[in-house]
Amino acid sequence: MSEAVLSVRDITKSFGGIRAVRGVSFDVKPGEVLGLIGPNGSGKSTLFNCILGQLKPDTGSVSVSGRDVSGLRASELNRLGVGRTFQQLSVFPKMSVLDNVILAGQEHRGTLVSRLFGPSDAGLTAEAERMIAFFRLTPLKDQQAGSLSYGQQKLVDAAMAFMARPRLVLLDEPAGGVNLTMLAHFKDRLAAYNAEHGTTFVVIEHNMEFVMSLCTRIIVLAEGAIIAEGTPDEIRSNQTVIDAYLGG
Ligand SMILES: Nc1ncnc2c1ncn2[C@@H]1O[C@H](COP(=O)(O)OP(=O)(O)OP(=O)(O)O)[C@@H](O)[C@H]1O
Repeated sequence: MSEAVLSVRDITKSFGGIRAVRGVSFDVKPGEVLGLIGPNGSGKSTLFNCILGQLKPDTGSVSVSGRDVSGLRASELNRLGVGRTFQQLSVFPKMSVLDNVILAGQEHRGTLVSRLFGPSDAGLTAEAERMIAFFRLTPLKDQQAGSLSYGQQKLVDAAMAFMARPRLVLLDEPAGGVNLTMLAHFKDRLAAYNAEHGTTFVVIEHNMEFVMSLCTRIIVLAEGAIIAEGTPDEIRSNQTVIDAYLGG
């Protein structure tokens, strides 16, 4: 059996009297696309932030490929191959699409020496152009990122995250605010990236159609705890899940 890429053990997090996450444990296997869903306020973002070191959990631990990463900062996790996209985009609006993607590559991989003395793009232009082509953004590569539609900027944001060649990416509401045509394209590209590179994804998402068609396995949170886990088909017909959404 292959080792889990991500192993979450007994994570608990409270804010004052609010128990946002209550003893959550799960494993994610290499190459899996795991969806994390649940009604508003069920603890998804808090759990993500605990996994990514942005919040310190009250209890529990997180391992990446068998290494305990509890307490590591985002930059340290990045170096271990863990990436993230945010609900709020991280593109620089005044910079071109190409420069944004090159800069992301430098951030992730450029050493101080290569940044100081190397070529201005640290040799990343060709790779950035391939990544931009993968997301079908080549005609827009010289435009200011801020002039693109929100959906296109989300593609740039994903391209930037993938420049780190991560083994695990946590995607925070990739479908949020994206129109239907762009959404189908975005899903197609994420699935293709997963198939080509074997990169593992964990996706928080409110858009059920998106999550059900992209993910191979789904975990459902309600009131901070896992209430169901299974394939999209199993989750769709799970009465506990239906009740949690209707009651939420
Ligand atoms: N910084 C905070 N301070 C106080 N309470 C918080 C904080 N962050 C989250 N909470 C509370 O913790 C609970 C879980 O919130 P969280 O944002 O993790 O849920 P969520 O499932 O991501 O929700 P949504 O789908 O609406 O984004 C909620 O009751 C929320 O109000």
